[in-house]
Amino acid sequence: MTDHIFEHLRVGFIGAGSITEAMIAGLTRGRVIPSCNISVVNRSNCARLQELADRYQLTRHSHDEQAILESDVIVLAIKPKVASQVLQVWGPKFRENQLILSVIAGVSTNQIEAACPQKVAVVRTMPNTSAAVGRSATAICKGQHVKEYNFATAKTILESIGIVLEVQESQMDAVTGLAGSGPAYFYYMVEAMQKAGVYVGLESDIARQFIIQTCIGAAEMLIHTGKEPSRLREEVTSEGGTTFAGLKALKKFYFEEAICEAILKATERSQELGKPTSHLSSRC
Ligand SMILES: NC(=O)C1=CN([C@@H]2O[C@H](COP(=O)(O)OP(=O)(O)OC[C@H]3O[C@@H](n4cnc5c(N)ncnc54)[C@H](O)[C@@H]3O)[C@@H](O)[C@H]2O)C=CC1
Ligand SMILES: O=C(O)[C@@H]1CCC=N1
Repeated sequence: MTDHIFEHLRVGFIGAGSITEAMIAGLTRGRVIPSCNISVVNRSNCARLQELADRYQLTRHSHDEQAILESDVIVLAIKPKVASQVLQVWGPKFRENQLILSVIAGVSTNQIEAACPQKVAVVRTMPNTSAAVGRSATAICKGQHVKEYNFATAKTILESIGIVLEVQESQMDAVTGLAGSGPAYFYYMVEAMQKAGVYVGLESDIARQFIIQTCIGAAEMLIHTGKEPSRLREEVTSEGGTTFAGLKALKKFYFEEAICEAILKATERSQELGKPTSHLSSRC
């Protein structure tokens, strides 16, 4: 068995939700960080911490604040609405030699730095839940105190759960709307296709298998042929044929506009979440 990429690096997660689990699954599966060097805390749910500890063989004292503070990398994985409150508590305890990796939607590196009296290295990132299977599309950008080696560490950690692209911090909300939320759009599409498959006469599980393989095939075609999606679409579409009829229906129901609006609204919501006043909003 090969060694881990980071045999001694300790990683602490603040927040024990969906994205934390996806990242831990990816990190442990990819043999990046030994399970025994990962710790997690959340607000109050001990059962959830135990569940993660059991599932990923985490042996550090998960409920222990000290385990987080001793970590080399601290991942901020809480909801934007509690970010300022959590940072008020933890920010003063972070040390200059720690790397703070934030996955919080909308919250800027400046906002995080402002809550930390020490000049901590803050890397802001936006992964997605496909991290669990090593397929995240992750954006990354750096705060003002990030040194080259901090950034390299952050990138190596994140590359183990998918691809990593550096963007301007001003583009982070756009990536959040597009790729952070992106898996949900595809799942929604699959849900709709599965219902439609049943409607046209297939068993649900058979429809599901066809849909999943169709998704994988289409993604692989995009990767391996290098062709534009429009060209690949045209290759499926015979004039007057079945695809032509299907696409005509999608156009009639404003498919392109719906997708565009979804990404725009998600991007705007990410921008909103970064504003302190939004945390009073009941929609958070
Ligand atoms: N779920 C996703 O697909 C993605 C989420 N994100 C971001 O990651 C962050 C977390 O999202 P999820 O994991 O989906 O949320 P979640 O709701 O599943 O988990 C949030 C966790 O934070 C914990 N928490 C709340 N207050 C706390 C406190 N005071 N101290 C410690 N822990 C506390 C909760 O107990 C819970 O375990 C959000 O900012 C979100 O924008 C980023 C990329 C993708
Ligand atoms: O829905 C959310 O707010 C988070 C950010 C990206 C994906 N999920």
